[in-house]
Amino acid sequence: MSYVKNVLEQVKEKNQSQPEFIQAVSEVLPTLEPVFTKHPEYEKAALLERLVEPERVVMFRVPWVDDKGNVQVNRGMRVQYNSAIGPYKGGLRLHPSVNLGIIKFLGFEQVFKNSLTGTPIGGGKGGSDFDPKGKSDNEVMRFCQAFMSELYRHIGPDTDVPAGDIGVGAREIGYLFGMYKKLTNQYCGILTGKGLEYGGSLARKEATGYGLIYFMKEVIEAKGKSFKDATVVISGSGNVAIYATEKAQEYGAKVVALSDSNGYIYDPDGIKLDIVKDIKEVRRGRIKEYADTVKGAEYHEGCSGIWTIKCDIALPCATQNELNEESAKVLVKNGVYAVGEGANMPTTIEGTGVFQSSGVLFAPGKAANAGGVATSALEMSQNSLRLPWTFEEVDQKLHQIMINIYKQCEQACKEYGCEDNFVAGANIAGFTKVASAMMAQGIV
Ligand SMILES: NC(=O)C1=CN([C@@H]2O[C@H](COP(=O)(O)OP(=O)(O)OC[C@H]3O[C@@H](n4cnc5c(N)ncnc54)[C@H](OP(=O)(O)O)[C@@H]3O)[C@@H](O)[C@H]2O)C=CC1
Ligand SMILES: O=C(O)CCC(=O)C(=O)O
Repeated sequence: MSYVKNVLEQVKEKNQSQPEFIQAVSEVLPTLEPVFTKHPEYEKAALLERLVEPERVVMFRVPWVDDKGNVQVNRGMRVQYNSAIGPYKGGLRLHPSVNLGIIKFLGFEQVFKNSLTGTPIGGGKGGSDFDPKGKSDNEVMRFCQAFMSELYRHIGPDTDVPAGDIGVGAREIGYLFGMYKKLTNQYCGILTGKGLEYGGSLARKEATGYGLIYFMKEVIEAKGKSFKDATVVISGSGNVAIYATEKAQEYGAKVVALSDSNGYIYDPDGIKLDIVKDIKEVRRGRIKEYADTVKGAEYHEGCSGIWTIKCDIALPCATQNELNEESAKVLVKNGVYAVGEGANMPTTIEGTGVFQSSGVLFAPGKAANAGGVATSALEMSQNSLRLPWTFEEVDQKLHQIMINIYKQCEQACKEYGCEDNFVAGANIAGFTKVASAMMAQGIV
């Protein structure tokens, strides 16, 4: 058995109760075989065994008091995965499904993604099983304060810099920042995604969605295709989905569907994004309300039905494993030619296999959704400089970073003989920089 296969078997054996983590590692390791053939010294240094094990996991209780005066207890965690190329960096997720396996899968992927951005950031991820849905602002504030009252000991502008993810937006980042400042008496770039008035970066809110479209533009234009007049289906209706829709529409695409965890909307005339923003960003409502407002739009219960809509380009931007083998087959049958992952690991391994064997251009999340964390790194730079950049400056840097990520993936594919396999290209390109840094730093 090869070294890589052997390590993968150990990961499966050791982490049996963490299916998402096993899935993420199973998607990466086999694609790295050719790198280990080229670098036998990596095996001697047990590089892979070290790479799959987080440097540190912090798990803690988060007690807070709800509006009725009842004490609630959630579980908080931060996985500090790999700091070979910079301080740990990655979002915080607040969702009832959060568990250690999910945060480990996200942290593991973040290591490769952050390396691809070309900025000096290591990988980490955190979160809690707290559900912000249906909670008052005061309840969310008390939760965030309780969460930070433990997390603050483990983070720092040169140690670990969290940000948002599912369930964590501007409101939550504000409460977390306020508590960090109170506890430490320090005003520093400890979180990204901050409000513009207190150290945030212009274009961070838009960055993941815009970055996805910038990346997909490179992927499809290399094959003579364009967003102009393309029919696009996007799942989710949160931060990533909204700004992917905005940029795709700017490039002339017709986005016909969006979803949330209850169901999806189909608007054959093209989604009116101002209405979605009002529902989701202002009123924190349900996507169903769109169909109550817009004539000709349909609402359907359930999430997976969105993939039965005929489209040229599909962009899963909601959550992990939302696009399975069966849905992939339907998309292929309906003529999809490109799929770009705005979410982290939204496509199952089997679903990815369907796209790859059908010749569909498939862009993995590690590369395609890296624009968010890349712009977080730009926020860190602005915080260190104590100088804000304009929207145009940040957006231009983001666009160039996404082009560079595309080029790195393409180059890795060429070098390792896996042309057009962006999954392998992204994994290899992300891995090589981290591997060199780990080798240079000794056995730590
Ligand atoms: N924000 C960022 O900068 C980045 C985010 N990502 C990834 O993008 C994805 C979306 O994140 P983001 O837009 O920030 O999060 P948001 O919380 O803003 O939006 C999440 C969206 O996905 C839906 N969703 C969440 N969980 C589920 C579920 N279990 N089943 C179906 N739908 C679900 C939500 O619906 P509902 O409101 O009903 O829960 C909502 O529409 C995640 O995978 C995240 O890790 C990746 C890179 C950066
Ligand atoms: O901006 C960040 O640091 C977090 C982004 C993130 O969580 C992700 O890329 O999945």
